[in-house]
Amino acid sequence: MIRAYALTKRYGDATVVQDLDFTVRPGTVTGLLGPNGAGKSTTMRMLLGLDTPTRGRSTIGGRAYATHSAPLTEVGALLEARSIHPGRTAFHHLMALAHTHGIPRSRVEHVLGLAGLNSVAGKRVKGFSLGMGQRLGIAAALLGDPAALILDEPVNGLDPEGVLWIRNLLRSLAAEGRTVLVSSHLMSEMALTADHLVVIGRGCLLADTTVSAFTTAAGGGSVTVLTPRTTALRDLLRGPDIEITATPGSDRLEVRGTDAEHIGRTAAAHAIPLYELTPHTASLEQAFMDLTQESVDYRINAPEPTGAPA
Ligand SMILES: Nc1ncnc2c1ncn2[C@@H]1O[C@H](COP(=O)(O)OP(=O)(O)OP(=O)(O)O)[C@@H](O)[C@H]1O
Repeated sequence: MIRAYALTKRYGDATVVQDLDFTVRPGTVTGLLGPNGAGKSTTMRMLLGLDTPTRGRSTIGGRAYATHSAPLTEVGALLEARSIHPGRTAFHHLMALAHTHGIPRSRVEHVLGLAGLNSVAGKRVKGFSLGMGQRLGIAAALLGDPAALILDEPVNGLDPEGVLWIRNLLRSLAAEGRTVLVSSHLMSEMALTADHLVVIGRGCLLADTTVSAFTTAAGGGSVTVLTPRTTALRDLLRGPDIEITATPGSDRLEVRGTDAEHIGRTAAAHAIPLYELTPHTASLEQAFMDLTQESVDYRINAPEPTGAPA
């Protein structure tokens, strides 16, 4: 279990992580999701004792990271900025790490296999592609057979096969009962990998929810209805959670809070003709963008139309 209690980080006047409270449970993949600059890496660095929180605290397995005597066996980490000796081979890099914790050579060989690096184990790391470097970082994270994993943007640089590999790996690690926290700025990827989501924007907690609850909420789009009897249908559909917008002078209704099936059945039961019944579901990516819109640090602005005043 990983827990954050009012975790806060300030750099000068800027608060980059603010009062984050969340729990990452064993047996699940939890996605730490947010746009670029939201504070995901800073949060992970604080969980791993690499940045000192300005306020608040965090625990892994019930204790602060710094108090673990053999951290590699408690928590495996993959951070964005890695320092790997470029002249070392993948095998020697992992062996050097293994020596610090008394981990046997057989485990090094095992994680090289898990990461799909057997054929390049003897190659110097400086010749590695970004994707191979990511795989090596993941092999290092798994080296101590840890109960918890913290991975910062692990799919960065991976090809489609690599993305699928990491997705299956994370799910199988969680199925073994491990605690898995993985960051991403891609909602679509997290929707396929994670069970639970902790969404942050500008360092603040925006959502702490299951992926299925997020998906259901995202699916709560509107339904367009065209009928010559708008008033009658509107009266029949009226309800406490139902919002209906009519366009004056037209046959169009926009209905929120119920689905097309209910609208169609209600209309049929009262012999109300429908010309159109179109559900609009928000995509997960759109729901994520809507949630984080206010908190995007680096927005790409559309170019000014030509002739606009300077
Ligand atoms: N050492 C530092 N000094 C000052 N500001 C920092 C430092 N580290 C991070 N920041 C700022 O903190 C904010 C959060 O950065 P962080 O890297 O945690 O975000 P992120 O969500 O991981 O972003 P990305 O998806 O781009 O990796 C950013 O505005 C960043 O510029």
